[in-house]
Amino acid sequence: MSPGRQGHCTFIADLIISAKVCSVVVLSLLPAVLQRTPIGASAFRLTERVIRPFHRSRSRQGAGRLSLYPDHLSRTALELTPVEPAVMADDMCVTEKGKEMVLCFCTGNANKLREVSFILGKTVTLTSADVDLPELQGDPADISVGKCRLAFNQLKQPVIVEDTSLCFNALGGLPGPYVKWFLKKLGHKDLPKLLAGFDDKSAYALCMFSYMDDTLEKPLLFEGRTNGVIVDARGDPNFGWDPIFQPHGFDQTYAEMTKELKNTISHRYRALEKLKTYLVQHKEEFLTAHAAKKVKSGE
Ligand SMILES: O=c1nc[nH]c2c1ncn2[C@H]1C[C@H](O)[C@@H](COP(=O)(O)OP(=O)(O)OP(=O)(O)O)O1
Ligand SMILES: [Mg+2]
Repeated sequence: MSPGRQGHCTFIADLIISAKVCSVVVLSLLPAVLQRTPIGASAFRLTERVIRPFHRSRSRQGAGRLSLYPDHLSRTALELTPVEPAVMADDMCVTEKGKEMVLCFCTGNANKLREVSFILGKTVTLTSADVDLPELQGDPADISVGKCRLAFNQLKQPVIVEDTSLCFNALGGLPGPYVKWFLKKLGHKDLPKLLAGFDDKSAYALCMFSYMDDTLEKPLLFEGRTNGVIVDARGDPNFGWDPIFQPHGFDQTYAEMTKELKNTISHRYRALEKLKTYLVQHKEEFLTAHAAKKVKSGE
């Protein structure tokens, strides 16, 4: 190749590399810039599919950080399902400043977070933290309490965690708390095949919430259970095993129900109703303990 042509090629190669570097920089900055503009939130969602890889690495770096509601949801939800911020914004708790019960829900699951916020409504001001907790093994109650201790030790503020099980009666309660791994390996469509050799298709969804704050010696447990049957997958496949669980008394699976209906009959709803009752009954205690702590720490 003549030296003149070689020079041209080098120049074109440099141009391509510069263009690539520029586009990486622009795409990395795009979310931050978009979120600060008036149409930021909606523009950001529109572009989230394009910038997903950049975001993923950012949200990993952010694991364990605390964040106030819709912002956290819009970040973690990228990994899971599209976000419905309008619902969340309506549901956010606005109470008299300094008198709200602030509770942090530790979870890595944006679907759970969305449901919990919906169900708790204005009972508390909900924050969330995607703390990287281990998937403990054992009895559902022990798993939930263990998770809660770990979360509280890290965050040192009132926390809730939950662990969800899907239990097949014909299998003595399995997969139970291990349903996450079964889902990962089989997918929700093949889960009903575990019951192929059994007439009994009955099952129950179990939710174990644990609550801990620094006035307690150990986490408190709130259990919710919804009975049903395992069916072939039907409905929106966005949330775990929802398409294969049909609660007793309904001809729809969880995945075919509106979120309003699921959130008034679900295992999660039943557990949270108990937690709500506890929180309402202990509100004054909670606020007093919290205020005393603030005075002590000079906040
Ligand atoms: O209402 C539900 N409807 C359908 N599927 C559900 C539901 N609730 C949890 N699930 C799935 C998520 C996970 O595959 C497994 C429970 O495992 P589980 O450890 O509790 O959840 P996770 O690890 O996703 O979130 P977290 O960070 O709160 O532990 O069942
Ligand atoms: Mg988990």
